[in-house]
Amino acid sequence: MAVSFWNNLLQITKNRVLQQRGVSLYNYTHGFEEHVIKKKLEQFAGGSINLSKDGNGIGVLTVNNPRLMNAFTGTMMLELQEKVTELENWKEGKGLIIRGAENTFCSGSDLNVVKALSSMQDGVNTCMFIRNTLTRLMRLPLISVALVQGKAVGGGAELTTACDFRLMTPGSEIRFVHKEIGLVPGWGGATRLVQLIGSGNALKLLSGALKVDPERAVSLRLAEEILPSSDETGSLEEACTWLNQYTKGPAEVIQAMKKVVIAGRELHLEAALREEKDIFGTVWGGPAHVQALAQRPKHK
Ligand SMILES: CCCC(=O)SCCNC(=O)CCNC(=O)[C@H](O)C(C)(C)COP(=O)(O)OP(=O)(O)OC[C@H]1O[C@@H](n2cnc3c(N)ncnc32)[C@H](O)[C@@H]1OP(=O)(O)O
Repeated sequence: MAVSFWNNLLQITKNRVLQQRGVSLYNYTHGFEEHVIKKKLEQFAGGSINLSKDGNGIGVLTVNNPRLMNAFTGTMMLELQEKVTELENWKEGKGLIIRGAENTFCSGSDLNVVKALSSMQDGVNTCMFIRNTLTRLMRLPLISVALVQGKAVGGGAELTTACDFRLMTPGSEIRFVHKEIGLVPGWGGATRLVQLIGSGNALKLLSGALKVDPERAVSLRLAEEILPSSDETGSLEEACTWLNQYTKGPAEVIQAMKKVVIAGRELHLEAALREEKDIFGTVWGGPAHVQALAQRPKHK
């Protein structure tokens, strides 16, 4: 009895560590055959996910389908997975801003895709696919910010919660509209929302399908700040400036910092402490550490 308890605990911890290292949350043992749902998603084309990376290690990921308020078509869901893989391998990366094209964030799934994939199996598999991708996005070793301009609705609201921080422009809103269409969040957004603002507040936002304006988002600690600008260029510049406060320094140190925070957030204490030790070992004696020691820094 006791042995099987410890074996189970060990297995759970191992699974968590594997998940944290980029292995998918779902696989065929959960009835999830990724290639099958990918083939179906390929049939719903339109829009794109664009990624630009600057020389300072900041990436900007743009959800681009303005005709449908940046709703995700099937091919956009596939492209998001590709971009997340690219970001996982970006050695120089430090920060990421996610935004929508033409000054509005994202209206979730393209409702045409939702209708076409209406069987329970297809609906659940699509959600597993995008939830895997958003879990990997959340675990990127980059400090991520959702720049919420205009509307973040349904899956778009869920996408904001996969980032470390949310910055909102004046007049923008986050709204989990799922109840209005007879659903609950399926992209992992409910789980992340509970972690962000607590179960009581999450239940109110979800069951009331409430519009969350920037002031309310800040008071709920769902958003960090309300940016001064509501125009596309100004707000992007302001989001970059905000992010730059946290991304100064070498990429390997920023990435390690994000990794220790992910471990603290996701693992049980013992496993998190072990993970922190391993990550510490990757920066101890590294170039940034050696150089800093040589300069005998004082932190006044
Ligand atoms: C598990 C989660 C899965 C999901 O995400 S389910 C999808 C949840 N999202 C929705 O239900 C959003 C539905 N759309 C809306 O409520 C409104 O369009 C929205 C986003 C508040 C914007 O309102 P407005 O600013 O007044 O703009 P609008 O309604 O005139 O929209 C412009 C055109 O975009 C279209 N659109 C917006 N969101 C869409 C979507 N998700 N799928 C498909 N088409 C969508 C909208 O129908 C309209 O097109 P059209 O001009 O009528 O041809």
